[in-house]
Amino acid sequence: MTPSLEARSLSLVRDGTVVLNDVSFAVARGEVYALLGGNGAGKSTTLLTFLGFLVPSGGEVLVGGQAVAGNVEAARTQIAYLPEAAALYGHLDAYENLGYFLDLAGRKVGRTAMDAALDQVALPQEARTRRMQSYSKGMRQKTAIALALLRDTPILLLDEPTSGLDPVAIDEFHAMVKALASAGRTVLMVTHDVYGACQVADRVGLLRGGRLVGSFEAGPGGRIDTETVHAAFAEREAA
Ligand SMILES: Nc1ncnc2c1ncn2[C@@H]1O[C@H](COP(=O)(O)OP(=O)(O)OP(=O)(O)O)[C@@H](O)[C@H]1O
Repeated sequence: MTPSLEARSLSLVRDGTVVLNDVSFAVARGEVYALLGGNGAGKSTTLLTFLGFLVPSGGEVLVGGQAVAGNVEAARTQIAYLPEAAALYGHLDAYENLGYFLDLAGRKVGRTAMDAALDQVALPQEARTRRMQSYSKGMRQKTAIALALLRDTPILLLDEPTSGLDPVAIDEFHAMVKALASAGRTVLMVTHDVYGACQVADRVGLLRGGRLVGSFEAGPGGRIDTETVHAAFAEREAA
């Protein structure tokens, strides 16, 4: 079957520096793939390439089997992207933010659907009509996740989605990601959290210095072995 997302020998230069070097991986429909790596490994760059914001200097990226180059809009309509720092308006409340950004995406969504998404991310009811400048980082993140859900796209790209969330919210978030994948959505998340990646992903790719240096999947126990991945990740620090 055609992968939902695919990088083929992807290389990318930013400001004269090679930040991605011959990276290849594919994510099937309904799969959760975590791209794991340390600071500066090239994780966010990879996501931006799938969105067509950065153009490969070698190789290509494909969304739904179509090369992103030359067809950026077609790729973007299939993707909801959750950036690391959610860009929402502080002077608007959660409903107003959702309404505004969904409107921009050409979607009309009523209050009931918004409440269902905000319930799903467990944003407290009392907060929903408060201006977002009074929100904690975790509450802003939850609202941004609700927005990504309401976009109702087949593919989700998540950049460090659990940073700023407390441990209970992280567990809830991982459960939600798994449920979305079971329902057929494809999830590519980037993270430097070894434990979180192993908990939520079907497969983990290890990115180091712009190269994909390892790939891990669940063993007979049904889980990716955190110790193995951690050891591979830590090698980088020693290298
Ligand atoms: N706007 C930019 N212009 C030029 N180089 C950049 C830019 N943003 C990032 N880079 C460089 O590209 C490389 C990869 O950065 P990227 O943000 O993709 O890494 P990352 O794995 O997401 O890291 P982090 O975990 O710190 O967010 C780094 O060397 C970084 O310095």
